[in-house]
Amino acid sequence: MGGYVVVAEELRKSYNGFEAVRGVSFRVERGTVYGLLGPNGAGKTTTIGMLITLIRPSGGRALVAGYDVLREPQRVRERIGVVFQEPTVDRDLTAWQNMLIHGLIYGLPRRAVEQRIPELLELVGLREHAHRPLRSYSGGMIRRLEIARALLNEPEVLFLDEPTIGLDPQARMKVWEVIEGLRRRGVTVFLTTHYMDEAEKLCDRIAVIDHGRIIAEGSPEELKSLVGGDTVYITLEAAEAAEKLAGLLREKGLGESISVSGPTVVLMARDAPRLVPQILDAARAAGLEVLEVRYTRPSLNDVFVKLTGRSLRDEEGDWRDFMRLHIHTGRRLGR
Ligand SMILES: Nc1ncnc2c1ncn2[C@@H]1O[C@H](COP(=O)(O)OP(=O)(O)OP(=O)(O)O)[C@@H](O)[C@H]1O
Repeated sequence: MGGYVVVAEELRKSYNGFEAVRGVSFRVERGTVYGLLGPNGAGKTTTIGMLITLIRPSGGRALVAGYDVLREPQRVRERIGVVFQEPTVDRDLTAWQNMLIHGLIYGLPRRAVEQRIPELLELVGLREHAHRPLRSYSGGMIRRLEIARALLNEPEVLFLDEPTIGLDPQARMKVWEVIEGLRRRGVTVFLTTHYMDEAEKLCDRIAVIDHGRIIAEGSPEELKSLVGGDTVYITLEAAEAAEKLAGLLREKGLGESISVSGPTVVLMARDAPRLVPQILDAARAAGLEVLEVRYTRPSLNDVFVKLTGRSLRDEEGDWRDFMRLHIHTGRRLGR
């Protein structure tokens, strides 16, 4: 399987006739961060559940760390780390104790676990809180502890199901920093998310999933180029100069849908960073002074809208996350 740590081929899952996952295929290269991006209910948790051997696929196959999830689940489990959506820590114990117990349950030698704990807590920025009971931890600290804990067995791939769900913006950023640190160290990460900014910031490649199907796959840049490109705004001294530049660009075939709005030329570009210098050269050669150049790149939400006609941003979903998380963890609302 070469450099691929996860290979899914036509994976399927039906729950009593309802097809939650309808034949998804993807490959995750070693040392990369791979994201499954989609709205609530798209089938992300079910897909990750099949990869980590907790959900039995109804069809297709998956290899994780070189082992078939159906035929050799134990070997898969030994080679992966997992962080679930809902915390699975013991809040009466300290971070250190939670790590130690997890390592021992995993069958790792006590000495090796004790050696690794400080380094892993350092990695997630919790070393100085090692001996505090988790009761005093924030949600973000617990999530980071769970990431450290999932790394104890030096997994070939770390699975994170919605790693920042329910966290406040600052706590999310800290989790992002941890994931970026893992990527720099060459740890392979597979994550699910319904946050576009998260997928865009963290992932080398993204599979966009909707209604149990992958509707697009690629690097964030490749996905955004599906939308048709960037919008470039070039502002000159006056409308007359803008008209002149627009004519010139049309002649030279630089950009598409070229129009003029006051002193500004507006055009579409497949790849603005490459086109802009050519536009500036053309303007300079014609003796036109450019005062300002701006461009906007499409977002992953634009990609989702283009592919499905719906927006990925859905406030109701966020409210549902909040409710679900608090109900699951037994925490009181408002805390
Ligand atoms: N055990 C189950 N029995 C029946 N239906 C299920 C079960 N688990 C999930 N589903 C349904 O399968 C679909 C996909 O669920 P899944 O949890 O995989 O989605 P998701 O993309 O992870 O969304 P979320 O982040 O909200 O969990 C949903 O429609 C869900 O209601």
